[in-house]
Amino acid sequence: MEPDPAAATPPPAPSPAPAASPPPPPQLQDDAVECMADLSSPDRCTAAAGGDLDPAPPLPPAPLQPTADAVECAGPSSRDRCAAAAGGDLDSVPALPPAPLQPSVEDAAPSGDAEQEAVPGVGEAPRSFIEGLGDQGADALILSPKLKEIATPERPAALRLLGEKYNILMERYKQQVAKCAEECAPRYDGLEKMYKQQVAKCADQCTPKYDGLKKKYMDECAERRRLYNELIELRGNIRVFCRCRPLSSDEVTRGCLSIVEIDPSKETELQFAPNERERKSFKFDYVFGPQKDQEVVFSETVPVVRSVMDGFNVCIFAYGQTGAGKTFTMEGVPDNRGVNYRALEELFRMSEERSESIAYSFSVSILEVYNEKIRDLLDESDEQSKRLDIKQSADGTQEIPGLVDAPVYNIDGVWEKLKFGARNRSVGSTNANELSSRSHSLVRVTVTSLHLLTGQRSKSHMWLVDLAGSERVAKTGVEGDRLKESQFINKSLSALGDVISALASKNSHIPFRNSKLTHLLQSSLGGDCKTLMFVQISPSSTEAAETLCSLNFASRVRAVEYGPARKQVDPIDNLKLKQMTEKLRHEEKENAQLKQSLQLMQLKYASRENVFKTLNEKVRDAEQACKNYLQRIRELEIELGNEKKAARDSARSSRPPLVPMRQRQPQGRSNNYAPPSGPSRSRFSKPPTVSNKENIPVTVNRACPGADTKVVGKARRVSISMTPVIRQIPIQPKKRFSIATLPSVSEHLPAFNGQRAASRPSLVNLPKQPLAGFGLIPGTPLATPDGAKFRRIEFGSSSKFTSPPMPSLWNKMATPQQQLGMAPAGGPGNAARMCFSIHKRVGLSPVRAKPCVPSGVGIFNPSQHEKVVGRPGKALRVPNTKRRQSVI
Ligand SMILES: Nc1ncnc2c1ncn2[C@@H]1O[C@H](COP(=O)(O)OP(=O)(O)OP(=O)(O)O)[C@@H](O)[C@H]1O
Repeated sequence: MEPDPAAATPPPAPSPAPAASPPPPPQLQDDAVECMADLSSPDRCTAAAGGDLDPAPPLPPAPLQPTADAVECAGPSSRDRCAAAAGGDLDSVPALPPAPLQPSVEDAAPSGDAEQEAVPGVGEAPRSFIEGLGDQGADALILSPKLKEIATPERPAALRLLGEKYNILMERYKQQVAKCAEECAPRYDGLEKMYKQQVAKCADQCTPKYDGLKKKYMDECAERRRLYNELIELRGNIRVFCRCRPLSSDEVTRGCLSIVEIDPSKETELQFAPNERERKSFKFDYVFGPQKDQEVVFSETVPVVRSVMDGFNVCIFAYGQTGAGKTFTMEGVPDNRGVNYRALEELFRMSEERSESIAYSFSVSILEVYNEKIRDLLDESDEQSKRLDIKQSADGTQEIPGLVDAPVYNIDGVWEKLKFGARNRSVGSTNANELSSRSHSLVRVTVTSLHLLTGQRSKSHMWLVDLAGSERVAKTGVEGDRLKESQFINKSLSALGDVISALASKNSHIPFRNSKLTHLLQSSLGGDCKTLMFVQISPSSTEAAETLCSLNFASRVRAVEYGPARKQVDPIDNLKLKQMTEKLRHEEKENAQLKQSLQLMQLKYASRENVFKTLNEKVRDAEQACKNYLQRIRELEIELGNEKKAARDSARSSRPPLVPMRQRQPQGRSNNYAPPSGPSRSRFSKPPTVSNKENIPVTVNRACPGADTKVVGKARRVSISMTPVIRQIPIQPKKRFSIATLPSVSEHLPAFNGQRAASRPSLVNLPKQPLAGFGLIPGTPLATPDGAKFRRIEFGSSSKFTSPPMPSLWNKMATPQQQLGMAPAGGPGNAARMCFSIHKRVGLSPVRAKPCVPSGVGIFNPSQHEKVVGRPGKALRVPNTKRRQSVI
């Protein structure tokens, strides 16, 4: 390239070579303003003032700046440099290459590397800088419109001049900046300090407020959640979580779009939006978007899992179309385990935590319902054909006799069992899922607990169910065995739907037994359990119809209310409780009966007491009457004695003198004539015996009270002619008396005789009614040990007629008062007197009964006496006719 001569010398005035002459200052000034605008940018100011615009230091007076073009050429932007400078770090401002020595025009002409090297004064730095621009370097240099205006030959000189100017300006600028920094630094430091203080103060004031508000918010959220859970528990709802899996790579390849919208700020809502017209909102207890991992899912599940440790039955099941992620949620993958493993891990953790107060033990069963048959997945024997069936246990839960229930002691043991079960599970490949579950898989964890302080036991189950996916046969393209499996799967899922519908509409009949699956889950769905359902959905637009079906079904499930869950107690405790309840009920019944009989007894007692009172009164009356009666008897005795004496005296005075002995007839010639009357005197003191037939005693009556027993005389030897021996017996003047006729007696015994006593007063005719009612009282003694009183009674009759004394009976038998546990009224002698009065009546009976006794019969034969007179205590009524004979 030819060097431009014009550039070497200052351009002549007419020539349009402004480049040859130094660029006019005003032009430079404009550019400088441009640069100032750059320097006064808010970034710079903010940096300088530490974020506070107000106290930003005033800008230094605008230095002469290089033109924008020049800056452009210079490399690093003014912004960077200014910012660095304003930050006080002047050293970091990239220095422009030192001003090149004014080259000659020839030298300045750029003509390749060789040419550049030939240009003296162009230092290494500018050269390398320009080289650094690469292919753009030349363009960068010519981009500036100002340079374009300068003629090419003059350009190097102009550039040199520009460089010089730039360097001068830069130097000045640096000085200005240094000066500014020097001036502003203390102010800046003060401001910075002030700012920091303000920030600290503000933080001091606001942090506690903020922390308080944050805590309050968190508490509110927790409380809301707790209340909600409580409400759910009270209503007995099945909790429903919705989980949406991400689009699979295959779906992305096929260009499927997501039709599910989940707002991260709304945890319980999702939008089903295949298009704007069909947009529908669904609410669940929690919605997990595709980005939510297994840990987040389990953190929301854990409260339900923990319930099993408190004795509640728990059921967690995953529902959804095939390939929607049910197995992923429940089982997970080895490096990202699902709910099953995490739940058991949590149980062991809690068991460890509570080990001081509660002893837990765990066992696991794994089974599957395949083609409506139950298969034990933990059965290590080859008996896969072993028929398992569901039986209802005594406590109403569903049991599967013969199912392996393997005890587990740690999480590793559980993992082994889960892996073993998963291996045995029936899976197959379909169009929808390469590893599609062809059966419903159920893991049953049995938790048995014993409270070490209270001794309370509980046994609860946790069911973890991974249902087979509902599928459209046509879409999945299955046939043969797969088709059969699909039909069974769909049938059981449809039965599950029926159960949910019946529960939701509170039907009286819930068709649990329509499928093995619903039968197994009866107690989990029927309300005796805390139930959580994961509805798994696919976001793919190609699965829109199935997704909508699943979402509608889950909404129906969420509406089911079946009342709060109950805590489970151990069956043994249950049995004990039942027995105790039964015993209690029985005892209560007995108690009621006893109360009733006690009331009856009390009534009886009260009535008896009344009777007893009345009797006491009667006894008192009778006693009084007896006293009077005895008094009267005594008087009569005296009277009788007197009369007897008088009679004896009179008889003695009227007796004829005895015939001399010789005038008496010899004995052998006795005839029927009676011997002359002699002194009448009883020659026999003893009554003859019955066996002495020839000498039957003629016993005169001793009926009358006070009369002595008299044997008038022994029959003499009778002649063969049986002529009666007529003997004149000196008859005592007839002194028939009867105390009964005494008016005073009848007066004193109104209660005994009543009217009869008045009409026919006689001692013989003693009252027919039981004396003061004693005959009614069982055990009344008939004789009294009170000898004195007893003898006195005998006075009126012969001592031989008295009733045989019964001291033993007397002693043994209690008085009515004693029987009733009461002291006899009127003192202890009262009972004796009462019995005495009875005896008196009975003692008198033989007197009345005497005529009935066949003559010659020993009156004191007790049995005979009893036969004739009756048993002691029974008054014998003597007929009047006989009674008359008794009196001589
Ligand atoms: N949340 C998720 N994140 C990542 N991948 C997932 C998720 N959910 C499911 N998948 C993947 O989707 C595929 C199908 O999942 P999965 O086998 O769990 O479906 P499924 O509902 O059990 O199907 P089926 O009813 O046929 O057994 C799997 O490859 C699984 O890894």
